[in-house]
Amino acid sequence: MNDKNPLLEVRDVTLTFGGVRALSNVKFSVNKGELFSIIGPNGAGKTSMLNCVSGRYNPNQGQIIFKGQDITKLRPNDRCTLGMGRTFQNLALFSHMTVLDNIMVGRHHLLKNNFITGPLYWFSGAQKEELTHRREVEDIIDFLEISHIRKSVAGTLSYGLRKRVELARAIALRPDLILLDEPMAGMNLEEKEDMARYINDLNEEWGMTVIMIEHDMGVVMDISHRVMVLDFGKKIAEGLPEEVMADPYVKKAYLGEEVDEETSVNDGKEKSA
Ligand SMILES: Nc1ncnc2c1ncn2[C@@H]1O[C@H](COP(=O)(O)OP(=O)(O)OP(=O)(O)O)[C@@H](O)[C@H]1O
Repeated sequence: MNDKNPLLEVRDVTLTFGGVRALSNVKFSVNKGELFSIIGPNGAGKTSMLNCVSGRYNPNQGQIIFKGQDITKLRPNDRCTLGMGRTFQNLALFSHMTVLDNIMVGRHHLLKNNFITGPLYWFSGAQKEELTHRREVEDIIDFLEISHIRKSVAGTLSYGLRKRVELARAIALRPDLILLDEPMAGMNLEEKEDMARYINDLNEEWGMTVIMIEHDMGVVMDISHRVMVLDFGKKIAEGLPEEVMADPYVKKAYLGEEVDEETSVNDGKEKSA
């Protein structure tokens, strides 16, 4: 990992909704190959931050740099094309479509052949392209162990399985960076353990850089390389999971404990008021 050449750099991002300051001068960077978690109490600005990175929200101030390119003004679709994928806090699947079709939808950005070249199936390379797509989709189905439900209609599946299919669709694009918004929310213990393993393998074996928002501290501690903590829209800590969890400002944000200035890993510039 190289600190001087991060995959993603968030520079002093501020986001307001009317009078609400959802993010105040938040800055951080994520290196290629990292599994980076964003934590914080409810309403701290975590999803807003992810939405600024994915392009759903436009920050009032600041810049987002991805692969060395300023993407602050790019539309979400263009960020996908550059290699960014995401899942949502609330499920965003096509519930009437099959699992297989949902995953295929995730690959539409990569399709070179379109409605003009498509009819020239044998000549345009569309056949070869389709085979490649099918192979890639099969890899994902195997990896996430959803072969048995490939033909099931997404809306009929359990919540945990739908979350897994949503992850499948997001990784179908083979993004370099994947943004996961509460991937374990609403899951039982076994489903959480499975999901944590998939995310870890995506990072370690597939080489995907991951930014994850997660409330389950056990999972965050287990699989994150680094953690950033937001509170009231401000970054209050960033560092190794164990450092961050021991940070007095973090304990205060979560548990209301008093702060001893000497032992904080915060640089002192971004504490919440
Ligand atoms: N679209 C919006 N319109 C108005 N206010 C918003 C909008 N999105 C977020 N906010 C506000 O911005 C602040 C940060 O919200 P955000 O959803 O980013 O927090 P969060 O840390 O993700 O919370 P949670 O853990 O509950 O999901 C909150 O005060 C929220 O009410």
